[in-house]
Amino acid sequence: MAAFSLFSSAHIATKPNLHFIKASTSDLPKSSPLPPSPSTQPQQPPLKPHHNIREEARLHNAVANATNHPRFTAKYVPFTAISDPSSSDESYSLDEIVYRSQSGSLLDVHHDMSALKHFDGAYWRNLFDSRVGKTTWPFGSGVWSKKEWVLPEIDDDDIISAFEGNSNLFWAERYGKQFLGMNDLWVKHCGISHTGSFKDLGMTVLVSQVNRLRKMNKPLVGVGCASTGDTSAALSAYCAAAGIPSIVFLPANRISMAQLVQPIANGAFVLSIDTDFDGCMQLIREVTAELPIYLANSLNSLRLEGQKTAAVEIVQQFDWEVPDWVIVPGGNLGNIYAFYKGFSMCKELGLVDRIPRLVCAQAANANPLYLYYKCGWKEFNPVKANTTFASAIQIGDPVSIDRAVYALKNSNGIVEEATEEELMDAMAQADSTGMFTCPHTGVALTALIKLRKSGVIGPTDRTVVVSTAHGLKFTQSKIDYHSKDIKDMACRFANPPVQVKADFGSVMDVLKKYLLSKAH
Ligand SMILES: Cc1ncc(COP(=O)(O)O)c(C=O)c1O
Ligand SMILES: N[C@@H](CCOP(=O)(O)O)C(=O)O
Repeated sequence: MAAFSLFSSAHIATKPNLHFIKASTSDLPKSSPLPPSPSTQPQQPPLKPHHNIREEARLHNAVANATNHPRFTAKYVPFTAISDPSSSDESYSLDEIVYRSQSGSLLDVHHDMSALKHFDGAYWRNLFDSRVGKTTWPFGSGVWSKKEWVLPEIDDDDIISAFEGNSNLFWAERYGKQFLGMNDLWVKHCGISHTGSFKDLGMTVLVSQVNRLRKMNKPLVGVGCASTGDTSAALSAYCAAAGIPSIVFLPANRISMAQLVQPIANGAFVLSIDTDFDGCMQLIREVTAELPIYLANSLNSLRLEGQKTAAVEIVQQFDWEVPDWVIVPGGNLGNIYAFYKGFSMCKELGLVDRIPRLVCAQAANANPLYLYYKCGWKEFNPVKANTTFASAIQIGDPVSIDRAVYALKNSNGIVEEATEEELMDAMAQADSTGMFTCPHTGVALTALIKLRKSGVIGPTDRTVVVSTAHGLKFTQSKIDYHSKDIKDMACRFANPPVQVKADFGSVMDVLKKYLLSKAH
């Protein structure tokens, strides 16, 4: 990859912040992993001071398994059968290595809902609330705190977690009021995570399952993905934590430098391929069909089980109230379905009484879902994705198109698009109110701006914009914008540094001018 030789110390000045969990006596859990239960709560064994958190989990589980809690299970079913699982007798154990149904459709992880319904909504709300903010293994993770809904049968010992999830949902007070006349606008910052994007949520699940499969002696030498930068970062980090080889296919010169260095630093086998993401995706599918490499893209429905927990977190963070709108940027389109699935499970299991309306936002330069929506879902045509600052969603042939359509149709959803200028302006305006957003969040914000202008989203509607990655991964786009260095773009909100001579008078002159411009 040509860009690699351009590395300088300035490019890699920040240290990765990976806190993979290690045993420590100070980490001893202060709470039980078991919830207050409708059945009699078993006595917990006394804690021994030298246990680490995995050992504690083993002890607690031995007790839990001895009770008559119903057994929660999950299996793969064809995606075409999700509305009515009894319409198909095709299903697969999650311990099988299978990505598609016999007819070639996507798969979905289907949970035994009748077992989960053995408990009411209040039970699940209390259970999930009881696990927030703890170090108890594995429930300190926002994903694994919902383990019964994610991978109920995995042994806690097989889980590879960086205690991902539990990302902050913050009130975008000034941005909402100043730019949108809104008083109830929120940002779910999934980019505040170990590898800087929401992909950690799904990857902890997938890599944990691979860890289990390898312990079962399944023929898996490594795990591979095609990536626009974030999936590869998450895959390589979780595989490195597990000691499993990871292989990543990256479209050459189409991902940011920060994203490129992530799998390199985490020891992945990185292939920089002279094609776009869709080309890499095609190649990884062919390769994983031939070699003992497990496919880690969201075509693999395991990933979505982790990603859906962000939806559960949102209603949990609102004290189990449902927002009116949730806006998600879309590329390969697994995430929009994951959000739908998370909200739907909350409704079906009685935690909430409705689901929000979903908006999927695409870059106009990579907008196959938008075009499909605009023609009334008549005909889907993949597109050749053009270059976009929202490079992680530069995808023209999304693998989860059917999942996305299902999610949008069942949530009275909307699809919007953002031009390059719109997404960069939205990102800059959001940043000017104290955020540091990624361009994909700029795409979602643009959708919000458009829906506010048209009156579809009202001023008091409770709205959540999902910020999918950390802005620090995409600093070059901000540098270009604030340098006004983008062809055919006005960069209206650029804030370039002022060059000034190193003398008191010159500094005073520019400061006075600045202060006058700010005086009311
Ligand atoms: C930062 C970021 N935002 C949004 C997306 C879109 O998610 P999805 O591919 O699940 O639609 C991706 C990846 O595609 C991403 O990396
Ligand atoms: N943005 C993604 C694209 C691949 O999506 P996936 O969810 O199918 O892995 C990336 O970061 O690679």
